Amino acid sequence: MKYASVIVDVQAMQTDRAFDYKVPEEWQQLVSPGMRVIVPFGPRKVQGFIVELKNQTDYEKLKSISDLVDLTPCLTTELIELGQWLTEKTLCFKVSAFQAMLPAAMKAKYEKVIRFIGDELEALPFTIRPFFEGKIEVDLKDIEQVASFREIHKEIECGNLEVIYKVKQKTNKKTVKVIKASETFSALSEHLSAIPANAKKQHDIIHYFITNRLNEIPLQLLLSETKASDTTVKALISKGILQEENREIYRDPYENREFEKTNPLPLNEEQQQAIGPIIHAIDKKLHEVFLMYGVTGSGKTEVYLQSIDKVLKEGREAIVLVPEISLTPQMVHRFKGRFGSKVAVLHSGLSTGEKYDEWRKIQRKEVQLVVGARSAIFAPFEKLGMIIIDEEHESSYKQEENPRYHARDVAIYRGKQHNCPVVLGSATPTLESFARSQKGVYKLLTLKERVNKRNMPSVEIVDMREELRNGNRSMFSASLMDKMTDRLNKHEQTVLLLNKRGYSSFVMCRDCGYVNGCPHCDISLTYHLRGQQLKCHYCGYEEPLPNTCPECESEHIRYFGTGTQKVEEELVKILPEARIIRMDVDTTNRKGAHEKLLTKFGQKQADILLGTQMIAKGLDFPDVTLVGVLTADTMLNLPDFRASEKTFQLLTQVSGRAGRHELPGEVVIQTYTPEHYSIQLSSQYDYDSLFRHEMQLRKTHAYPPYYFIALVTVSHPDIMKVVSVTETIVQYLRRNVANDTRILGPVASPIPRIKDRYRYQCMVKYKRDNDLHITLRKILEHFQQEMTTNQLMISVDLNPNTMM
Ligand SMILES: Nc1ncnc2c1ncn2[C@@H]1O[C@H](COP(=O)(O)OP(=O)(O)OP(=O)(O)O)[C@@H](O)[C@H]1O
Ligand SMILES: [Zn+2]
Ligand SMILES: [Zn+2]
Repeated sequence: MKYASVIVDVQAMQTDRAFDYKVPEEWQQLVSPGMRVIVPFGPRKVQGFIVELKNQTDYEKLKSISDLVDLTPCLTTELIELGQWLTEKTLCFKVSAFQAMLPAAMKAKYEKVIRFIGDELEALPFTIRPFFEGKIEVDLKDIEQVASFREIHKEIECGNLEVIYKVKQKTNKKTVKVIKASETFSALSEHLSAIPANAKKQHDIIHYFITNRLNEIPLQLLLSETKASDTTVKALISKGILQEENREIYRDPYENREFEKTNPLPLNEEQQQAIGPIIHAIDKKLHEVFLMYGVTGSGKTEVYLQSIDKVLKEGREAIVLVPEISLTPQMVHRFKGRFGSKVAVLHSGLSTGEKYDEWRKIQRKEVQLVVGARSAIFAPFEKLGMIIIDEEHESSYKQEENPRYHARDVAIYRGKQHNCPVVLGSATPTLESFARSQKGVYKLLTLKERVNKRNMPSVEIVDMREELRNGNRSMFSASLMDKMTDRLNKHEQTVLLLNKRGYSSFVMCRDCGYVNGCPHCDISLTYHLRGQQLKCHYCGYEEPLPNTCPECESEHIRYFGTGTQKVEEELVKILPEARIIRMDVDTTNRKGAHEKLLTKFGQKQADILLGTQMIAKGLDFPDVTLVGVLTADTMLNLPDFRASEKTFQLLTQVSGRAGRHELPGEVVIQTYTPEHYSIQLSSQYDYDSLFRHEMQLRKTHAYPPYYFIALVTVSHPDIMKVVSVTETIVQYLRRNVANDTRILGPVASPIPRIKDRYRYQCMVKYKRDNDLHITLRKILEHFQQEMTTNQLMISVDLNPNTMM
């Protein structure tokens, strides 16, 4: 293995390929694909990933690798291949694909530390051993002075040492002090006689070690068990009888948390029908994609749990993806409760260090199951037995920056590699997935009824225009008011959803109609009650709320739109006795706040849970019997061909929070467009009709799932430049795509300017176009120069989630 092919960390078209380097003699036995290295690149040194080792190269005069970053590979061979695939599918740079698979801590600045994890210090070679006397961690730099890489590597291979990345920044490793006996128990007994009789506590401690056959014990525990003091222990350490060590412990975000052990529930008829084919696929090691279409509260999670159990018993591993906002403590409990310490949890609520620790548990195969948000799909398991994507319709499974991948596609790719089933679960599947199940590409598993045949809550649609005509100017309809009051009296709970997506709270002058817009983006500023600020959500620009209209100096400047704070204020006025919990970005931005609020609600310390989208999913509280949706239609006005589908999904999901246990539930949906089919059909839980109706529209307008879409967005500070580049792209596309591929545009983007950059776009709709990826790549290559030097930005999103 004389040469290594390396993907370097330089994000540019010209460098988006492997470069060959010589592997210095002393490292030839150490290197393997998936390790990161430092290599000379032009005048600089850069980091890179080894993707291949080989004995021959086509190049002469190669430079050598200058340093090894990893001593164990951070990417498996499967993940290296996955990276190549991602590059093709999303048109990203290879190095971005690899980086997306690693926890943030490994991208940050870190120091390498070597830790002793073996049993006997004597097992270490004499060059290395002295470093670890009285210490368990040593800077790699120090050891490197005396020991060769090969020596260190050998110890890593046989499990005596390991490499740890210590992130510089605040994330230091957490340690505890442990006390170890330096000698055998018989030697300890001999010491006893040598210790003066009046040093009673010293005797007690040694006895404690001998009678409990202890090798080591955390200091705090030893002190509390023997009622001895710190100084007594120190005395024994100074005599060499005991030793003290700092031992790293994982920063376990769920430590000190009791997870009540749960046992599998006997499955009902429908659940048994659903789990059968999944178990079959696990048994037979078949790659199949299942769409588990089960109404809210139908017990999908129990089916996941029992399938996972099967996988783990076979000695294989599983990944469960859950949308970020429904990765609630409740959800985590359900997995930890069933599988305990076999579970790693990955989500954005964890610190960089915590995420890294969880990832390491996966890498070292200390866990067999990961429950996490989107990027957990890259968990470096090597014996995958199943992948589950819960709430598969959630748009957060698509990453909105490079690489613009969809976790569902990655899951299916990995499922194929590992010959294992992929289960997509939802009460409101995406049209794409449901259409695939109709064609037999995915196997459909259906759970039509709630567990124990509980009824779906009844839904009332309230026309808010009618309310206004009847003189009700409040944001609550008469019916919702009545029902909330009724729940208060009965000590039952209410969930209120304020649908914020597509809705902004802006400030407008009533006299001249002036709306405060962002000076850098073509979008109105959003009003923030706290601090009386106007803010731009795209670039962060802020200004104080004006007292008079900047245009006509009128004082009739008013705030429009409804924020959660405003709703809360009004609730306090009309239902003064109600205890309210508000959940939105403002009340949940502190770590753990989300969980605290939900726990409080779960313990019935509040009557009403008021919140944005984040309360729509995954919650399972027995006393919630009323769900109110304040404004159902805000999303319908977005320039998004999925608007109706998304509205249906949201309404169905939030309705599903009511009446999940003994008490029956009710839902009130307030809207200005009561006749809209997605609102009507969601009130009847009629997914099948929505599917038919929406498919017809998609067919007529040539949208997914009938057509694939690619969106090309061009931006630049000069509008003429933007228009001409987009025009060139459109021309080029028209000449090079398949006959039935349609090109729309150029047009200005729905938000025509962000951060002082003008934005134009064109949309490609295609059925089958084998060369389209190549064509798009050529376009990017053509403009590469200008993108590096002339502020031009071109982004290509294959299968975009939003059209903005
Ligand atoms: N076989 C069963 N017997 C008794 N109770 C069950 C059974 N299966 C599930 N449950 C219980 O029914 C409730 C609803 O189940 P679960 O949360 O799994 O549904 P779900 O389909 O995942 O719901 P959602 O999509 O709304 O999140 C839970 O409290 C769960 O413990
Ligand atoms: Zn004005
Ligand atoms: Zn702005």
